[in-house]
Amino acid sequence: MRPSWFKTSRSDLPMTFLEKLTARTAAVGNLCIGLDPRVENHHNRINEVEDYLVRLIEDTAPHAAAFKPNSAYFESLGSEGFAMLERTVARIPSEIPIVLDVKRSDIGETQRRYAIACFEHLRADAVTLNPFMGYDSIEPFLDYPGGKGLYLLALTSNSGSADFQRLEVAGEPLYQKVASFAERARSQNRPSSVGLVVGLTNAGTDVLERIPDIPLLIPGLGAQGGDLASLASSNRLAPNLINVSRGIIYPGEGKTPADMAEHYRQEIATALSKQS
Ligand SMILES: O=C(O)c1cc(=O)[nH]c(=O)n1[C@@H]1O[C@H](COP(=O)(O)O)[C@@H](O)[C@H]1O
Repeated sequence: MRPSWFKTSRSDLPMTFLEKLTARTAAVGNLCIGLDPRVENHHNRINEVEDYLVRLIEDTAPHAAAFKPNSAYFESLGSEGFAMLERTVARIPSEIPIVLDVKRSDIGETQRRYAIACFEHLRADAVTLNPFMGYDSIEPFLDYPGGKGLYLLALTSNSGSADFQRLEVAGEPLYQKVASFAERARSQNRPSSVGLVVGLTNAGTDVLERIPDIPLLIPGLGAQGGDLASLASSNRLAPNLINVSRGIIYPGEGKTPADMAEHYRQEIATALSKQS
């Protein structure tokens, strides 16, 4: 029997995000490769950035459960950067889900436009959203046809996550209220599936045990110093993604992105195999 987070879809329809992700994590593990190119590392030349990304996608794809381009690194380059993002996502093999990191938030009417940008122009299978404006603000993404994935910021990896996200609100931490959005959407059988962003730097047992079995996007491994041991103590059934950006795309001396992707993929597999 399919687990409860798994959306059913008709066999004549293309795969939903969760179906794609489930197939991919079963095949290669749980590593998400973040595409956050720094133009200054490429002689400030956009064409060099693009060539680098195309090669990187080819070389690291065998290790990638998903790719996560962060739009800031493309948008900051202006219209050429946006065009490069469109071309870059088109190079990602269709069996590997694209998680577009845009952290959008706005009134519903405006979010409908953001959703079109993400899902039509940028071919995203899933996006990151900021839930601060409430449930109605995520509804245009929830109702987008095609079985998309939405990752809501719940407990982020930065130190400022304590400012709001851990505050007790009506008897529970605010991040748990975000988790309740995921459960609400599931119970309403909305077209999109909802997951949560939980930074690895914050992913202790105390947190994971409070969050029901919802797919997680977990950034913070590598440059931010998150510790995979924190995942070992909880047994999670949903397909989780653990993201590494800088640690793979800009590896240290003598290493290639493919070496680092293989390294992190193994490290994640070892850590997850210790889950209780
Ligand atoms: O939503 C995210 O992906 C995200 C959430 C969060 O809490 N922390 C976080 O670092 N991220 C993103 O994950 C990536 C982390 O990059 P590295 O620190 O280079 O691995 C960046 O694209 C961040 O914007």
